[in-house]
Amino acid sequence: MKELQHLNKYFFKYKWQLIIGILITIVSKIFLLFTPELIGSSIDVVNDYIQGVITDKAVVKKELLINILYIIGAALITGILTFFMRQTIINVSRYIEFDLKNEIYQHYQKLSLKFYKNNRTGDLMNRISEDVGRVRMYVGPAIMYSINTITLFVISIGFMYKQAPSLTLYTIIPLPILSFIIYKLSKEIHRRSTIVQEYLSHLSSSTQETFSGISIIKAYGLEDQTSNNFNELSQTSKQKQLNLVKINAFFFPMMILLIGISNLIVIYIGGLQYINGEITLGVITKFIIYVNMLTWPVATVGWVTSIVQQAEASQKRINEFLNITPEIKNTILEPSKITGNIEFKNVHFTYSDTNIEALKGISFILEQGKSLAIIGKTGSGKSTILDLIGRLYDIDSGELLIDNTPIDKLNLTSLRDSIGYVPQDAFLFSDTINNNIKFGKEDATEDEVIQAAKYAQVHKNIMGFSKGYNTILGERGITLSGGQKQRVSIARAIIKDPKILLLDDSLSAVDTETEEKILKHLNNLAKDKTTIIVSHRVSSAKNADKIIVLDKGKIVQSGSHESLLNVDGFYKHLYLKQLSETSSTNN
Ligand SMILES: Nc1ncnc2c1ncn2[C@@H]1O[C@H](COP(=O)(O)OP(=O)(O)OP(=O)(O)O)[C@@H](O)[C@H]1O
Repeated sequence: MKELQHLNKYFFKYKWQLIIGILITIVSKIFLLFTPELIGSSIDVVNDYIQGVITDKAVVKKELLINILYIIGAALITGILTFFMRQTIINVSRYIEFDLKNEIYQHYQKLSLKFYKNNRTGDLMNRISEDVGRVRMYVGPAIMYSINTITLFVISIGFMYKQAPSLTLYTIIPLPILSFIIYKLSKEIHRRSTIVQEYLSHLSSSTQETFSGISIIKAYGLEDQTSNNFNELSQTSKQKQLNLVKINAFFFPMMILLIGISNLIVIYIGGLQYINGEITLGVITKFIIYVNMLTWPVATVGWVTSIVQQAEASQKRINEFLNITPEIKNTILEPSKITGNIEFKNVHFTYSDTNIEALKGISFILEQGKSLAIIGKTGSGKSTILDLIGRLYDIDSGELLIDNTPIDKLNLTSLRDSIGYVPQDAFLFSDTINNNIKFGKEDATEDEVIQAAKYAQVHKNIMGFSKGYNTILGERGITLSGGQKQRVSIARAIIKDPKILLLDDSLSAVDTETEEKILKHLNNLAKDKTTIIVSHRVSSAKNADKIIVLDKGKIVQSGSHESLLNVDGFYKHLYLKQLSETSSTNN
């Protein structure tokens, strides 16, 4: 139960609804127990008339009528109270489920990229949906049924014991056995259903992967192989499902068997006691109703135990993630004003999961409003520099200063608000183009969206779609070309009007002519912005105020386009190579 203590704060938050729910449950069970008493006394009245103890038929009729009215009244009140019992306790379980999901979601958002690299998306989804669902069963049904059982058990055993002590003891003998068997069955059901869940989750993540990569599968003609894999996995999954169904099938027969045994005991022992004149016929009737009434609550003891165990295991998995402290912490609460001076002083950075030292002593100064181009071979550390500026990772050593302040001494939200970042793989949401651009500035007007799209040279393409800016992208909509995606992504960054603009190889999929136009607009727009352009192309870099060339995490060249062309090095070779490629394509 240690893990489930995490939920105590929520129980406290909803204490009043819970207390009212518990009281309603107790009262509703008291009313429920009127019925066997009234039926028992009705039988006794009829028996007394048969035995000649009562001679007036009218008295019997009146007694029966009153009892029937009471039974109807008690049933109505029980029904109404049961409704309110569910409306309070089950509602609280839904509120807590909602709060817990939000807590996990908020926490996920604070966690670093490393966390997302180390954990599969399917696992994150499972913990926020399946596991929270199991925890809810503890918060709602488990608590409700426990109160139900305790109240019913205490009151009815009290009633029964008062009327026939020895018969009560005989009658309840099978109940703990029933409870124990149900517990064992529930545990086994849980074990098997966990296996089934694992297979289902395998099946869905592998299917999702297959369909996400369907173009590769088709291109390599791997359809048969993937269907075989799917078939194998779903066969095993089916077998596990059948195992679960088998054990489930034991549940009700087991209950019926044990209720039957209790009923037989009541009839046999009760019958003997009746013959001996120890009890009345009405008592036997009441006992049979009590036994049937108690069976389900007693069975739920086993069921609830297993639910609590499952909830404990699920909450443990949830706590594992909730206890991870975000690596990137925002220690400065008041907003920071950011103008955009960037300085790297001998910065070193190693990715802890791969141990790759991506940056080895990087130093440069980029004044506010200036532009920097970073050129270098693949894997040389270009994107890492941008990630460090956005504080997606913290540096290992050296200093990273923004406006002469160490980056971790700035308010994280202010920092990220002041950055417009266009990633290498432009990611667009399954939403309209308009909303995808507005993602950079939620309250942007239609004109601002169009202007940003014009600057990013994508307006004409968008107007070519029949629904224009309302065209839906992604799975439900159209797929944009690589270059179009990059340009929508650039428009998203432009609309934000950031102090710092980071473009990570974001023009790689557009032709050089469009690239030229975009860069011209960016140049005009970026007058007061600090801009960093990462690129493999000299054409993207040549107009920058400063260019640095990276190789294996180190700056190997730096200067302006002209100065770098005067030196025999990577930049000049790349320039000449790309120049000859352009002239050969033009010829
Ligand atoms: N998230 C990550 N976790 C672990 N290692 C990483 C991660 N991202 C990059 N690396 C490694 O760090 C090194 C630098 O990568 P980086 O992405 O900065 O290079 P790049 O110059 O931007 O490459 P490209 O031009 O191919 O985008 C590479 O060796 C890469 O494998």
